[in-house]
Amino acid sequence: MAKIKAALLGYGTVGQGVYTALKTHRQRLKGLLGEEVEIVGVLIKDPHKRRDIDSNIFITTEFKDILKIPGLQVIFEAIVGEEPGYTYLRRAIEKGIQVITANKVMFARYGKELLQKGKEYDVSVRYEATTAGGVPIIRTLKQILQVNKIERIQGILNGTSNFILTEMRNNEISFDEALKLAQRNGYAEENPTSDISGKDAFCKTMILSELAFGKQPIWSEVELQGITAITSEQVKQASQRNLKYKHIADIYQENGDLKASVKPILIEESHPLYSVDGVDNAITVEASLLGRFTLIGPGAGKLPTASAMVEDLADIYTVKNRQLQLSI
Ligand SMILES: NC(=O)C1=CN([C@@H]2O[C@H](COP(=O)(O)OP(=O)(O)OC[C@H]3O[C@@H](n4cnc5c(N)ncnc54)[C@H](OP(=O)(O)O)[C@@H]3O)[C@@H](O)[C@H]2O)C=CC1
Ligand SMILES: N[C@@H](CC=O)C(=O)O
Repeated sequence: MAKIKAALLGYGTVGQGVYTALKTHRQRLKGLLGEEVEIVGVLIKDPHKRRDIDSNIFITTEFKDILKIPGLQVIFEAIVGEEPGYTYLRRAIEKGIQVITANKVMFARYGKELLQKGKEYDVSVRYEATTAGGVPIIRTLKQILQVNKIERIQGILNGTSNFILTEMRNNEISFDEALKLAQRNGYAEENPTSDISGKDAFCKTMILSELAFGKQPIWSEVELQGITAITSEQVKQASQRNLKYKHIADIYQENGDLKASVKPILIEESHPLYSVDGVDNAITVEASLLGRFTLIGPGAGKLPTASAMVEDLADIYTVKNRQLQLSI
């Protein structure tokens, strides 16, 4: 029986999540797609780390060897930073390989180019996992965008920051302790500075902006602040007044210009994001016909992120299968 051959770029929290999800949901995927999905190669950086990967799977530190795998159809990218992720995915698209990425740092900068390249080569480029972990905000916006005009997006887009602020408030632990817990749970980035400085949420904000408004604000003009200046004492005092610190991204149009900020805000109980705690992310969208709605769910972690990537895979192949049936 034919199989969909896939490779993983990266075998950290997310890569392992995709590997696990494809194994545990093998039968469901086979039923849905009519073919089994088989991981045939894994790209990593450190060849000396011990890995729990089936012995028949090809493991390499060389991307060119991944591209040489005969019949490779899909790449799941879960490595870190703008490069080499961008170059790898560009080359994959040029070879006609479908790409699914979780790498928001790379996609905020190069998403537009990759989507364009995907069109040129008739290849799908999917990026649900780049923004808000498992929360299906990208596909939701794509659907709504067909007729509605998006007017504003506000969201909690970093699971690590929300987890830290929640732990500091509910369990009265220190910032550093809460960060360690977030790292242990696989929520934080390899370098957690990008989580707590707001850079991670900034990248996700730019990805949403490109999708919802067709453009990004000038990066240097976005007000950007992380959560590092918030002390335990401030969290405690806010809590006594029934207020909460939340790290919130905001994008909206003003007089034809796109405005955005990514910063901590003190909010009261009536705010739609007040009850979003722990690693959860939430995105409130204001749309011209629909009005306001909010999506909430796990914003980081192994399986929620893998869920987004595997759903992207299912989407690519169910659409392909439908096109095939129509052409017969
Ligand atoms: N963790 C999460 O909850 C989420 C993460 N993401 C994004 O997914 C991506 C992966 O995150 P995560 O799994 O947490 O990160 P990890 O640090 O846990 O894993 C990164 C993996 O990428 C590999 N890697 C890094 N650089 C290279 C390179 N240049 N060449 C080959 N392999 C490389 C590492 O190899 P080695 O094992 O050899 O070190 C490792 O296997 C990131 O872009 C992140 O922003 C998106 C949504 C959620
Ligand atoms: N480090 C990120 C992971 C998901 O994108 C976060 O904490 O939100």
